[in-house]
Amino acid sequence: MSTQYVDNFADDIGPIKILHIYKPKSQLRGIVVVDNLAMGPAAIGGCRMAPDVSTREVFRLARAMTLKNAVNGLPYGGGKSAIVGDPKSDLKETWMREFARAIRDLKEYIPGPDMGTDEQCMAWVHEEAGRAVGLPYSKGGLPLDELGATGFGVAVASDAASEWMQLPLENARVVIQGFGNVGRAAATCLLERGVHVIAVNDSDGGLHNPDGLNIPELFRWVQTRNLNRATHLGEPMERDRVLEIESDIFVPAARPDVFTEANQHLLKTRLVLEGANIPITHEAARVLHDRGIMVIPDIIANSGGVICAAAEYEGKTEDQAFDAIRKSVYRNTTALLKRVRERKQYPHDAALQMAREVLSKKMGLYAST
Ligand SMILES: NC(=O)c1ccc[n+]([C@@H]2O[C@H](COP(=O)([O-])OP(=O)(O)OC[C@H]3O[C@@H](n4cnc5c(N)ncnc54)[C@H](O)[C@@H]3O)[C@@H](O)[C@H]2O)c1
Repeated sequence: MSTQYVDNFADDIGPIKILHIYKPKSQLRGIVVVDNLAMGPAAIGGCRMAPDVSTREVFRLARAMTLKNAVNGLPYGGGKSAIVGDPKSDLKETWMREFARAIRDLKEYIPGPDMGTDEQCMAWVHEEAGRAVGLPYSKGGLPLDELGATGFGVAVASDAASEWMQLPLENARVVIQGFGNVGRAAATCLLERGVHVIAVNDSDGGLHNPDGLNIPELFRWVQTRNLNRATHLGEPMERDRVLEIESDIFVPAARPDVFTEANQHLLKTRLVLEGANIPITHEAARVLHDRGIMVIPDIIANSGGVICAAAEYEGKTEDQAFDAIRKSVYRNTTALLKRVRERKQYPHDAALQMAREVLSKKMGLYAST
């Protein structure tokens, strides 16, 4: 019997389980990776819906969850899942429900929302599988996307980084890739700190206004219309041109591997807050650091979502969840920046080491980078 997939990824952390699901009638294709369960008996991680998602991507995202849960001291392992399909498909509910039924007995994995899925999707999953986080209020949940938990955490990371780097947030120019749950909430929370969000994009195109976009108005606009048709708010542009606009803070809040070694030279900013998971390859992040760009890695900057999900699972209140996000993201961002400065480490190496120190103790291994 071949263990090809596990062998492709196996190391001293995981993954401990990879599941592929296929339903011929609806053409559901699902992937679940449970990476590591040292922190707790079940893994919390989002369920992504995207047409091009791969097992490798899900494994990398599951690993990010292992490290994120560890660095935040959450008593949950790391896992992730995906449904291969267009989130705008009419089959979305069918796929979510079938996927949920297929993982009903995989009790060591607790799904949450991710790119292409939302609170409604989690309500369907909960009805079928009996568990999910990021549920709507009506199901007794703390709807982490509606509450903007991840974007809130991204802004908290900016507070810590701004103090450490002496980068004032007042009037700082911010560019955001992705205007979904994370991008919108990050924009809203950063606006409260006095920044100008000068450019955003989504999968269809981008919008630029050097004086700052009217984000609440843009938010209303995208409820019914395309972002880059809002010509009264800014100048429309090709989607990826947004990545080249000079800024003080860049927030990737969409896809993996947006910047690699091949295109990192396009990024002209001072601070990157990784709202998305794995948006910059480690190699590219090192080059960016050498170019003087500080990157706050995903496992620290975007942990607001999973901290909120964990709080929901434990029956805590919204205030308790946001208090936990504020404390954890601020503490970790500051600790990371201290390591980067004092130990001359690259930020991703420092974040990995911080997570591994926690994980290694739980696994009975020695910490290593
Ligand atoms: N939702 C959370 O709480 C949470 C928590 C941690 C990390 N994340 C990560 O943040 C990222 C975004 O998640 P989300 O929940 O906001 O998803 P979402 O589906 O709500 O929004 C994604 C946004 O990205 C846009 N997009 C897709 N492809 C794009 C491209 N090539 N260029 C520009 N924009 C593109 C979409 O149009 C949409 O606006 C993902 O990497 C996800 O894993 C999400």
